Amino acid sequence: MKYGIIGAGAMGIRYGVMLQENAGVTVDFIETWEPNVVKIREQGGVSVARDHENRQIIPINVYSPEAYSGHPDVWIIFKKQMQLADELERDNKAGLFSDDQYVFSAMNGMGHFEKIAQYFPSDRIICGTAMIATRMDGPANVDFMGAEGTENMHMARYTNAEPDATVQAVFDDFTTAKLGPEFAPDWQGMCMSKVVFNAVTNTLCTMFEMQMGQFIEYDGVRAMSAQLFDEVFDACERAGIYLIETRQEEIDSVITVSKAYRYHYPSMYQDFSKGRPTEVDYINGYIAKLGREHDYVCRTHEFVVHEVHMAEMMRQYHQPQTDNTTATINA
Ligand SMILES: NC(=O)C1=CN([C@@H]2O[C@H](COP(=O)(O)OP(=O)(O)OC[C@H]3O[C@@H](n4cnc5c(N)ncnc54)[C@H](OP(=O)(O)O)[C@@H]3O)[C@@H](O)[C@H]2O)C=CC1
Ligand SMILES: CC(C)(CO)C(=O)C(=O)O
Repeated sequence: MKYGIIGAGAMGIRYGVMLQENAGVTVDFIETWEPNVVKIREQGGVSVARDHENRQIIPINVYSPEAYSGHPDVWIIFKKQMQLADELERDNKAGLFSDDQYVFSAMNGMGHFEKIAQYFPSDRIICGTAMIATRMDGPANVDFMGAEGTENMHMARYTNAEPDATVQAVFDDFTTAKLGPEFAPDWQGMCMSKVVFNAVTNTLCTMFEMQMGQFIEYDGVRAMSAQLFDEVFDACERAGIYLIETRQEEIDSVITVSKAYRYHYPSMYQDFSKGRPTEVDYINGYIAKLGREHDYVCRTHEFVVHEVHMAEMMRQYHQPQTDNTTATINA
């Protein structure tokens, strides 16, 4: 199988490099972030470390949408939610998509599969979630968080049908690539199980500018997580969505995953710290909307969305730190 990765950011590189290096399959990358493409060409590939160690350059093939003439069997999409609509439109205009191709994505949040379904038939869409942490510290510079073998991800078809031959082949390639795939029976329950996790870790770590290991040092983490999870489970029950994990399993996973990825700044913080918009509207914002649509107000999630947007707004008043004192604030 041949793969085309759309978005050579943290997770695009993670999937592409592990497929290329561990499964030995052909991988091409489509990237629109110019400094990233320039750096990949300049240094002869992407610079990859694991938990800050063994940094090395891995050669990869990277193209702009308009320069690409290949034909992968499967597209893998890893953009941020707010970039996706424009990216798909541009790729489609460049003639990248055709009816025989499958598409996989394990982006965080909700709303992306509806957008992808505008370009691909439903039975060729593979939904995914990835409990896999990757930092992008600069153009063409990534750090795979967690020891080798801790990678875990889920996949389900957008139709919830059993895997066909291609879906099974993708699963097999992901297994050989050491991405740790498991099948789930229902894509919505699978995705919401990840959305609730991100609605706790990504949002709280972002507002308090913490790594996941620092987050779980706080005694109140279980209580805060339980409050946020309870609202989601109650809203999902009213919406007829059944998560693949229980409330207790979700709380426990906040601790175990944060321990495994202790140096990780969740992807939301990576955007926040670079002055880019965050995905909060597609994570806690999606939960809040789901609750409203089913006569159940998720009060804490409604509040948390405002808090993250307020923190985003405040970035304009904060100067980057230049010495050991706290950040200065504009008058
Ligand atoms: N990182 C992680 O550990 C995980 C992330 N995810 C999810 O996967 C999806 C993709 O996330 P991730 O791979 O982290 O995304 P990245 O932000 O690393 O990369 C996505 C795209 O953002 C652009 N970009 C990245 N950094 C910059 C920058 N500094 N300046 C300008 N543009 C930049 C590039 O596209 P462009 O040129 O079009 O802007 C790039 O292709 C998201 O939905 C995320 O929530 C899921 C699990 C874990
Ligand atoms: C790695 C993980 C699970 C951390 O919350 C993630 O999804 C992210 O960083 O966005």
